[in-house]
Amino acid sequence: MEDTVDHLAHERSKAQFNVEEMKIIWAGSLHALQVSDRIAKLVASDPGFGKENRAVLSRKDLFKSALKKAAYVWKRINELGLSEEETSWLRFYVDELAYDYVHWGMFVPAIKGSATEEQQNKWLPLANTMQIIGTYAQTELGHGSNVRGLETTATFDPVTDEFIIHSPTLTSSKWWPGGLGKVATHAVVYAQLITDGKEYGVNGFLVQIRSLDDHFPLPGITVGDIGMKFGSGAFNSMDNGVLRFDRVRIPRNQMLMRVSKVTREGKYVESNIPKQIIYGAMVYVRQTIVADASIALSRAVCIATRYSAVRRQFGSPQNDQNGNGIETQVIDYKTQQSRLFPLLASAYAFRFVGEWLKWLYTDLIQKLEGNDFSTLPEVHACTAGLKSLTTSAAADGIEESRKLCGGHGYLSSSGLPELYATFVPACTYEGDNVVLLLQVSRFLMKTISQLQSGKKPTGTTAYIGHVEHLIQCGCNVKKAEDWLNLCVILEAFEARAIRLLVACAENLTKFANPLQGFSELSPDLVEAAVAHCQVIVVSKFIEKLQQNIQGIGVKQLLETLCYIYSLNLIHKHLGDFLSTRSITPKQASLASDQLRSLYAKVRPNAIALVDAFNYTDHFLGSVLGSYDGNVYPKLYEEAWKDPLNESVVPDGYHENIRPVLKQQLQNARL
Ligand SMILES: CCCCC/C=C\C/C=C\C/C=C\C/C=C\C/C=C\CC/C=C/C(=O)SCCNC(=O)CCNC(=O)[C@H](O)C(C)(C)COP(=O)(O)OP(=O)(O)OC[C@H]1O[C@@H](n2cnc3c(N)ncnc32)[C@H](O)[C@@H]1OP(=O)(O)O
Ligand SMILES: Cc1cc2nc3c(=O)[nH]c(=O)nc-3n(C[C@H](O)[C@H](O)[C@H](O)COP(=O)(O)OP(=O)(O)OC[C@H]3O[C@@H](n4cnc5c(N)ncnc54)[C@H](O)[C@@H]3O)c2cc1C
Repeated sequence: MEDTVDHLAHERSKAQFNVEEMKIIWAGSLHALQVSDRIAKLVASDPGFGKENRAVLSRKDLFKSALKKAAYVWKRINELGLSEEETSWLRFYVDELAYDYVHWGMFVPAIKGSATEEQQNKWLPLANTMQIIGTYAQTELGHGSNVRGLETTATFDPVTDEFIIHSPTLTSSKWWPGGLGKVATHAVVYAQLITDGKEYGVNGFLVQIRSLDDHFPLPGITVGDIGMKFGSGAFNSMDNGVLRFDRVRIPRNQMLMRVSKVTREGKYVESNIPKQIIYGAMVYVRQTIVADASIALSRAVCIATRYSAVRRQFGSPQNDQNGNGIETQVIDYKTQQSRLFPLLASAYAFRFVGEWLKWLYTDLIQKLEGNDFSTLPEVHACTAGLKSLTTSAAADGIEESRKLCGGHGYLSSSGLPELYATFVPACTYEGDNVVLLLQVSRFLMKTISQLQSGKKPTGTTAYIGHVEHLIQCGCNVKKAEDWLNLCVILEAFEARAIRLLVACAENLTKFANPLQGFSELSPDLVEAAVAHCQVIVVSKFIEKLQQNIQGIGVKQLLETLCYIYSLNLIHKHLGDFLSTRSITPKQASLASDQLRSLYAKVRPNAIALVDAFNYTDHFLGSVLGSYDGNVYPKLYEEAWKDPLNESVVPDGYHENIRPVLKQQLQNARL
């Protein structure tokens, strides 16, 4: 008989804030909550979106199942006439990686960002109705981070008015593009443009790779899947591919010509649009990955928090002298709280910074339409830096959540192994996280060097303009409660960041060759970039608190989470804070005292804070994290579904177990 008891009801009754209002804050607005909730329920109740145990499927079955789901998604979108907003929620809740992620996430944005209006009018209707399926073919076997080092060539032939796309070496083979291996019919291919015997750098080209009639590769094209990837399930439902060109010809007008073009005569013509716009699809996706990070982390934290409230180990004060009675909920152990609650706070922090980053990106797009490119460097630095910071923290946080669930966290049915395996490549794709932080530090060093010429930093670097104050200011905290001051916290973060940045800038001047200096100091530059990105996250959390926040206790809880996020970072990066004298050892110890009190404030609200994510059991896909907390029967039931349990005596018994046992028996008799 099904157990309908809510094992977490008592926990829920302890909440000191209005959960429904918190749901609105997490979703971004009442409208967003209503739409997402409706679509989440629609997905959870549709058997076509049921989640089989992906971990036990063979690669072929996994891929076939992802194809089936992607086709079903497309069918339902059309049948239900879903809006763009509803469609993106549907994809989100279906939660199955397939070619459509790269088609919608990169191929379409690349065309929108780099194609001329005429080209967009031709290609977007085809892509938007999925008459063609596209991928983003940038990375090669030999080069991923170094985009300028790509080897694929696109040579203009003025006789036929065509480009010849060619893979001159093994290392020039395109390698990794999602959906390329088995599905995509088209690709935006990044290649070195050559015309009139001269090279003009990397540009994008729209290339058809498979026949629209029989799906065979077109002449001159070699294409396939690059093989199994990390973990069970996870990215293995995606056909990341390899692609080679043997002098494949495409019409000249399939070069994406918004930024620069090649004329009929073969002349390369640059526009006044910055060349970096061809990297626009990456900026767009990096911004969305920050939102992915908050989702992946909140999902793991939701599982770990609910399970920690259900799981009991060892005695408690209520026990009798024999240790019998109610054991302690593991969530009540202070060590569990000090590992779990900072992750909960980080999930909220990343949600808010992701929301702000989306605004910043939208603002950039509006400015670009008016030919205002002024904020592009800052948006590049923010998207690169925050993508790096949030994905690294989320990947570590998912793994920590697994450990917080003890042994059961290692079971596939906990949902955590696949969540980790799916999310961890986000630290690499769309730019390796260290390479991206180096981009941020380059931008910051430039900002600092421009101070001398009187240029006032703005936006996220505005605090760098207060360098004199921040270099000499001291932190005023004298007792633990003094840390409950957002201005004090922000100033400590700004002081630490600017002192690290100025130290890097000063050290760089000691090198005659700036490039060598940058390379020598790159570990310090990366640390300084992280410190700057943390200033952004903390300041955006604080800005969120200044908005009109409704609902009993909601603002107070968010403030508590903001303090936890910040003070835990101080604790984690203590070396930086102390070596830059941004705080004293005594203040560091007071921060730890304050953290303990803050954890105590979160404890009664922990379950309600993860309920506010409003995740369905279908989306969570975890026997440890289900809403009702009925963990043990679900774990037990799930185990019996494993293919190994289909027979009592396993396949292979007669060949490989019995002879061993027999041998042991004979040995014993001798
Ligand atoms: C499925 C069920 C299981 C459960 C799942 C559950 C949860 C998971 C939750 C979410 C996750 C799930 C799904 C994920 C969804 C989708 C993922 C799917 C697919 C992933 C797709 C991945 C695609 C890719 O990776 S595409 C390839 C990306 N490649 C890179 O990022 C390359 C990185 N390298 C570079 O960007 C550049 O080469 C460089 C590092 C910037 C260096 O370039 P270079 O030209 O040499 O630079 P510089 O000389 O340093 O710079 C010149 C100048 O330009 C400025 N610049 C550089 N880049 C940019 C830019 N992008 N925009 C603007 N300006 C830029 C730079 O600052 C410099 O400026 P300056 O001269 O003024 O200093
Ligand atoms: C799951 C997945 C999906 C992907 N999807 C796509 C896709 O759809 N389309 C596509 O085009 N690509 C895709 N990629 C490729 C991805 O974008 C690249 O792997 C990524 O940009 C990193 O490049 P790389 O592999 O060349 O790493 P490398 O640059 O070779 O990195 C290796 C190591 O070198 C270090 N390193 C590199 N350069 C520097 C430097 N200048 N200074 C200091 N350290 C450095 C890095 O930090 C890293 O530790 C995907 C990758 C993955 C894993």
